[in-house]
Amino acid sequence: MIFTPSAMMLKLLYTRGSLRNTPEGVAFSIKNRLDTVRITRIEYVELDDVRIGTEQIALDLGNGDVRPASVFNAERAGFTLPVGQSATFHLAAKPLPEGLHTIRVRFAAEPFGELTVEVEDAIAARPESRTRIPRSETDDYSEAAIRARQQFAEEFTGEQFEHLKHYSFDAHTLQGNCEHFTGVAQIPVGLAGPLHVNGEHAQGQFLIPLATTEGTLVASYNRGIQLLNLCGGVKCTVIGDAMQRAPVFVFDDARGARDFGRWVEEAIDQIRPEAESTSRIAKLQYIDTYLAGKFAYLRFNYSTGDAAGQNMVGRATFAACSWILEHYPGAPIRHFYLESNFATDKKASQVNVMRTRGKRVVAEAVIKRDILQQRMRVKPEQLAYHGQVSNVGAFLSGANNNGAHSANGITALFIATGQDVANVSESSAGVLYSEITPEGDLYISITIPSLIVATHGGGTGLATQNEYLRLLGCTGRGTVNKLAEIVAGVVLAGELSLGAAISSSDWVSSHEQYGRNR
Ligand SMILES: CC(C)(COP(=O)([O-])OP(=O)([O-])OC[C@H]1O[C@@H](n2cnc3c(N)ncnc32)[C@H](O)[C@@H]1OP(=O)([O-])[O-])[C@@H](O)C(=O)NCCC(=O)NCCSC(=O)C[C@@](C)(O)CC(=O)[O-]
Ligand SMILES: NC(=O)C1=CN([C@@H]2O[C@H](COP(=O)(O)OP(=O)(O)OC[C@H]3O[C@@H](n4cnc5c(N)ncnc54)[C@H](OP(=O)(O)O)[C@@H]3O)[C@@H](O)[C@H]2O)C=CC1
Repeated sequence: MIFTPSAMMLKLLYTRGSLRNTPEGVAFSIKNRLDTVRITRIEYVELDDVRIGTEQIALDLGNGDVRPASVFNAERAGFTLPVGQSATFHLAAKPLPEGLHTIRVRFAAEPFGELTVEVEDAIAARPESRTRIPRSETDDYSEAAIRARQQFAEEFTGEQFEHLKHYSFDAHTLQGNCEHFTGVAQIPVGLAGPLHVNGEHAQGQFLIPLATTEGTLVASYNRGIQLLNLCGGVKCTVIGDAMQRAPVFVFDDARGARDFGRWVEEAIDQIRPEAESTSRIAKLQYIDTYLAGKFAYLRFNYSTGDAAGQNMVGRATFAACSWILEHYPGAPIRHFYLESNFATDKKASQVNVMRTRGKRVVAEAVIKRDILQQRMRVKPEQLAYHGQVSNVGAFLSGANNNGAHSANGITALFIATGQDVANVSESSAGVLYSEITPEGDLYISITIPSLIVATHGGGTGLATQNEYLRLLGCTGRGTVNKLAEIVAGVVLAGELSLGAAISSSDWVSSHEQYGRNR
């Protein structure tokens, strides 16, 4: 199924600030910011309601491919404009005076049919020459482009750089991951484990790669892992899975927003195929509606296969909203934004904790009394009591986690395995619980309600990152829940180790031994 971009969305094609006078007339640029299209015909351009015919229009598609629109139409061959590619319209027209102008472009595109882009842009005095990082239009990942940026950085700062230039992979593999690539930051990786995981997806022993510069961290996780192993391993379970994008629709009043929310609920079976038409993998599960004032916030929830899914759900929700904007029969929609800060991506939030974002995963273990005392120098009662006192601290401080440091293990694993590290913001939320069993042992669990992990897409295919995923046995289809379970197990190991160090008062001394660079 194909979505038709609304007039509001078509404006995104126009490159603001691109309107300019040229020696031959007037020029402006478009850039495909929507979806790959095939442009089959240019009908006309209007500048301030003055129509410019196809014989006065030339299209510059880059790389010296310039075609008069009349020839282009006669050839009927069309051209494909992939996402991210620009085209410049050159018009044989009188130069425009400084100030605001209206531009209307009418063209035909497959698979949409006839479309009109209507925008306003200004002819402005050209900005002064400015410092510009070198960029190659033809191949920005070539050796020459990278060297030019390294040299630029050295000249700009007056410093010489040695290590950031050394890497072992083809820089072209970074396309889709990093613009203006200039070099690498080498993060040391320490191994912990092997961790014994009793998951539904991860079963057996796993070596844990921890990318960190915090001394003591690997030692601490390693210690916690040994403790878990001595007690039979860690039981891990994925109990929820959803990735969100949360658009907002603005109405004239609260009733408009309320009625829209009801309509969305009824129209879900029509909205779903629109969203899912954009991906082989993304599946729209449900839409939550939250109302406030004249605003209707929709929280679209998807399953996204082995990918974290932020790009997938953005694209899918964009298509769904495009359909909604065209088909909603009720009160006029005054504004629409694809994201309303309700997703909530890369931010700690209560809605993530309550409604799940990414994977909701639990790690549990029963730690034997004598093993805890021998290995960690604390009794179960001491750890459980310390947990209660910490709960009050977490409550008072408003933290998103009543445990000690799940962000440490999560960040170190994220860096090693190519996850988007900014997602530690929501992935760091945690609910730690412990109790003494009738046998006098310690039952302990951690729930991570918004763990954003992937084994496909994002940075997971990059050279070292993919090797660390292979170390964990987490490459290939259907491996993302396995990774989620391993991460949860590692987090629980860290809670036990640091919790014990704080309870037994050897936390500071351990950092003095392992973690200082005075
Ligand atoms: C992608 C652009 C910049 C295109 O922007 P554009 O205006 O379509 O592109 P342009 O070709 O006209 O270039 C404009 C300028 O962009 C820069 N630029 C352009 N291309 C390059 C490049 N290859 N390498 C380096 N710089 C580049 C460069 O400064 C350039 O100026 P110039 O130097 O040419 O005079 C724009 O569309 C954009 O900024 N989009 C927003 C993307 C973004 O911020 N994503 C953040 C990730 S989303 C997220 O993580 C969190 C979120 C959103 O989920 C949180 C939430 O839920 O709220
Ligand atoms: N756009 C945004 O707002 C944000 C983007 N990000 C970035 O988004 C990236 C993550 O986006 P994400 O959508 O996960 O990844 P990608 O954008 O890398 O897309 C992954 C694609 O891989 C394809 N695919 C093939 N096999 C599988 C499989 N087994 N499971 C899942 N997908 C598969 C799917 O294609 P198809 O859909 O065509 O079937 C899917 O869309 C990260 O790099 C992150 O930094 C982060 C935050 C916000």
